[in-house]
Amino acid sequence: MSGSADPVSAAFDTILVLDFGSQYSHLITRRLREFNIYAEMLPCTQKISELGWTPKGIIMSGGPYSVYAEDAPHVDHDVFKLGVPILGICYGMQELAWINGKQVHRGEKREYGPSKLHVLDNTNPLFEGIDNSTVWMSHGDKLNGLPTGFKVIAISDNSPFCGIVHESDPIYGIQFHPEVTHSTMGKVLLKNFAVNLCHAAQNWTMENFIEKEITRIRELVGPTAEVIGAVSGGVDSTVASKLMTEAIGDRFHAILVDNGVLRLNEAATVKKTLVDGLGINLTVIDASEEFLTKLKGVTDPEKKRKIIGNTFIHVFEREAENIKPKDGQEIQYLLQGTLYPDVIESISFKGPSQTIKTHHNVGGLLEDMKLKLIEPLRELFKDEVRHLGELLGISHELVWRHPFPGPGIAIRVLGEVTKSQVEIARKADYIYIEEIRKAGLYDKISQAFACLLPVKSVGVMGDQRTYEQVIALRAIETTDFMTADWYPFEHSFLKNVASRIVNEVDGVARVTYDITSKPPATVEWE
Ligand SMILES: Nc1ncnc2c1ncn2[C@@H]1O[C@H](COP(=O)(O)OP(=O)(O)OP(=O)(O)O)[C@@H](O)[C@H]1O
Ligand SMILES: O=c1[nH]c(=O)c2[nH+]cn([C@@H]3O[C@H](COP(=O)(O)O)[C@@H](O)[C@H]3O)c2[nH]1
Ligand SMILES: NC(=O)CC[C@H](N)C(=O)O
Ligand SMILES: [Mg+2]
Repeated sequence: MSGSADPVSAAFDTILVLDFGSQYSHLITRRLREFNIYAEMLPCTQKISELGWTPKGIIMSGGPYSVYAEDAPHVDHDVFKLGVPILGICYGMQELAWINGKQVHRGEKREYGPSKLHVLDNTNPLFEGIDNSTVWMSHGDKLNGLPTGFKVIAISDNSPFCGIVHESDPIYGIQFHPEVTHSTMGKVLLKNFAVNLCHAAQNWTMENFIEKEITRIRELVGPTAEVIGAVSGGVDSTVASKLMTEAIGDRFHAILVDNGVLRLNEAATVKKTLVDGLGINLTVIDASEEFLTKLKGVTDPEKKRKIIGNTFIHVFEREAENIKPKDGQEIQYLLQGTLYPDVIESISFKGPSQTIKTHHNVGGLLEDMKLKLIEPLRELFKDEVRHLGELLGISHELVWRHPFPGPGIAIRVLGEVTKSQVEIARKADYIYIEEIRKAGLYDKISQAFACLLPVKSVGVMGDQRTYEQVIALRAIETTDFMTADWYPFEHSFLKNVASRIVNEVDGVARVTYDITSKPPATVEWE
């Protein structure tokens, strides 16, 4: 939870998206925010009486279930008591039909793909400016009659009930998916719903968010309490720290743990940027020996991740005890850079997805430390965090930095992690990224890094036989890191990087380029 002061949904007009498990549900939220309308997603099972705030309107998403199936999810009927406009999309519309007469059945054929929308009532504010546009369908069930109290306002070649509205209440249903880009005017429809029908204010901007969030943090923390946070120098923790610093100054204590597997010069560079550049009260803890000692002899990737995660918690807790707040009290709050996609993953009606690898985070600290959490970025998508960072005066370079995993180079040195192995991987990575920047490609690539493989290969340098290790280069393009494709570098670029690495990094005899997509591979090698 982000604390007891007013949540964002109470401070901004909010459209509530109820998720019935569609793979597109979060896109509804995204699209509305692009129009500066704040939207938040909750599972379809959300009890309205437990909401704690009143939405300006409700959108019920699509979903993989059939409303008539025994185990199908259903909405809390209190949504109809709120008196706010409701829009059902695909499953959401079928749910409206099910509640109002149960006229939903399996269609003869599935309808998947583009269709042409024909609006019957052009005066209806939902369809302002979108008649005859292409809409995207994805359903197997259909309405076999009008729900009680509803009328048809739009049709498509295949759907006689493509759009419906209640005779007297602002309750709408559409069979197509306005949230996907294939529905060419879909964004406009969502905006029409939120603005024309719900009268939601279009004031969701990062400028407004900063102001409201700083006020919220100050109220939550009060005039004297102090806050700590683990900061990596990555985008999320830096933006969150800057926001905390704006709100409470030096009562916020940032801790960067040098775990011995950071990138070349990283601890020093981050310190300079955060302390000198951004005025953040940051302490760097050099725990590299402790981490490397614990990693000795360990080759299993999951064991490495667990050791690093646990050691991290240990070091962080120890340091937290060393901080003595000025008011003589204990530290009361812990800052975390949690983003909205993490929240969506955990609240999604389908539940969290299967663990492929244990991603390191500091969530494990909570119970032991009895600290309360502050998560100022909890409602934001990554691009919103980047925009926020720029408004807070964080440099373009830092804001657009490629993500770097918590276990760092330890999962990029395959096999045992030793100081000398980390050194080789570090130098190769540095050269690779330097060349990417020189070629003007850094912002075009989502993430790039070098891995050191635990195999030796024969080479010849200066007429001498060499027998040294292999570096694998990885560069990917992705929007969400869930799926990714490898970046198609020019041959001359790869040739130059390979030549520099073999010439400049002792211990490397060969360089390869990873041309595997995700899936079946993952981004990191371990
Ligand atoms: N070396 C470190 N020292 C202190 N905290 C760390 C360190 N590495 C990771 N963390 C903590 O773990 C969190 C999760 O890391 P994650 O990589 O997801 O986010 P980030 O580093 O802030 O941003 P980005 O996704 O851009 O790398 C960080 O926000 C930070 O709180
Ligand atoms: O903070 C992090 N802690 C981790 O333990 C971790 N493991 C992978 N990653 C990053 O997540 C994205 C997807 O990576 P994978 O395809 O390898 O799972 C990529 O961006 C990876 O760099 C991590 N980030
Ligand atoms: N995309 C959807 O919401 C599909 C709804 C329902 N499962 C159907 O097949 O019709
Ligand atoms: Mg990071």
